[in-house]
Amino acid sequence: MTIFQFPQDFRWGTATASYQIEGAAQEGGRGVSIWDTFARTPGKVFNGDNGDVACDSYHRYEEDIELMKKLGINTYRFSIAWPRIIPDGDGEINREGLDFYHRFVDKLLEAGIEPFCTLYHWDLPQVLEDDGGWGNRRTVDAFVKYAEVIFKEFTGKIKFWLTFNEPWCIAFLSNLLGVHAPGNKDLQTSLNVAHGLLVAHGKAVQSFRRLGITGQIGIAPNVCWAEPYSKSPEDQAACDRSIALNTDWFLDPIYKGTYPQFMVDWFAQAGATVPIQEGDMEIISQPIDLLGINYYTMGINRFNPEAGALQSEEVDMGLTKTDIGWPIESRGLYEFMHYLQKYGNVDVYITENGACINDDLDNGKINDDRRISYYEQHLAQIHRIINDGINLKGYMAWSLMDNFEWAEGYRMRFGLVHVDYRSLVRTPKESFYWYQNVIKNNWLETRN
Ligand SMILES: N=NNCCOCCOc1ccc(-c2cn(C[C@@H]3NC[C@@H](O)[C@H]3O)nn2)cc1
Repeated sequence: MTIFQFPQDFRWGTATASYQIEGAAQEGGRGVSIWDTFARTPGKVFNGDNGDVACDSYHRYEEDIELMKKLGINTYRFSIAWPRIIPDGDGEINREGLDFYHRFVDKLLEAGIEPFCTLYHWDLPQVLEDDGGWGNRRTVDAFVKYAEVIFKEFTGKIKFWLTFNEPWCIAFLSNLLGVHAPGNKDLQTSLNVAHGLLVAHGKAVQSFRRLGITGQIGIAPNVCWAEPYSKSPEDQAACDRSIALNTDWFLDPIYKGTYPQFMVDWFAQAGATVPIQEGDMEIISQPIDLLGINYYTMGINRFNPEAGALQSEEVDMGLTKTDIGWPIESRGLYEFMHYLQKYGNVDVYITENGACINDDLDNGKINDDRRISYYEQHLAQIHRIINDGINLKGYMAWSLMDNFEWAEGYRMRFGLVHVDYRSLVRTPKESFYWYQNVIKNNWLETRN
């Protein structure tokens, strides 16, 4: 057994996202998002699940905050649904939507919980997607308008801001692989989307500074750490491409003002280019205050000319996997955090980390021991990272509760709290109580 003591000011939290938990999809003046459309497209989401009800947190947020208080977290990451604020994307502001989030944020603050707000967690107003989505500068301008409304409304209440969640998912999972909304499968479209969201990010940061909003702002890339299957240059290059598309493709423009040239050249071979306009890179590279990092797993990659746009495939090395099929390998987080140091010792929060373990109720309890073991391993790496002097300031478990896991629907469960989707009854799992103890002690005690 080892005791890992965390810094006194370390932030402990959980994370969720609007479309995944709120429900009330046709209430409160909310407009249609691309996920409402995608979920209703046959074959896109397991079992035809959608976010119409989800966890009904739109109506049950006070109950959720009581669970957060019981858990003992001091930070809660959530996202605001753009379609609740400006239902048609860039038209009229919906006061009812703003009032909902004011009630929610006020309750969080009353509970002594710091709101950590994501402006965009994938629920783009459908009207904007119909007009070209992130590849159209109209959407970029609409995002800035939406962000400025939120900044002005919540300045002083919300002090931690993220512009975008997982830009790789927004651009490539959703527009090259077609797995998430809107489901495009086109490399040029995905590069247009990636560039559009980066320009939107930079413009929103400029607005944040110009409006004098108190607090810190950043972005939350998801990590795809990978190691080469062999020492061959081809496997190493395939590995580098995989890592770069999740990280460097977004963080080089933000921190260096340029795209990684080796990747620009790689895509040029496929006839795809980045639609950079005059001034874009200066806008994108506005200084930011923090990074959110979402980590779940890592891969062992090798070159395969048949393996998609990157010609890089993940090899199944027989590791223990979670129930969504992701290998459990916490050392990738340690390796990635050191990789990240090339951008400087920036303030970092782990804004998502968790395990899909589909244990169900057993005599009123959920003995999700595999989830506890996952968290134990990853928190031990977090301690290692902090011990190396890296500015890792906080940790948010994904997720507070089971919720709509995108194309997997409700079958995949990441929550510390079980949700019965018929009754909407919330039941803390054994991992909830384990995490509660870690937070209370501010230390991790490994069990073996
Ligand atoms: N058809 N071709 N398929 C090729 C390969 O696709 C396979 C599917 O790939 C992926 C890759 C990554 C993810 C993913 C999900 N989360 C969890 C969420 N993070 C934000 C929050 O909302 C959580 O719910 N993080 N990453 C899903 C699917």
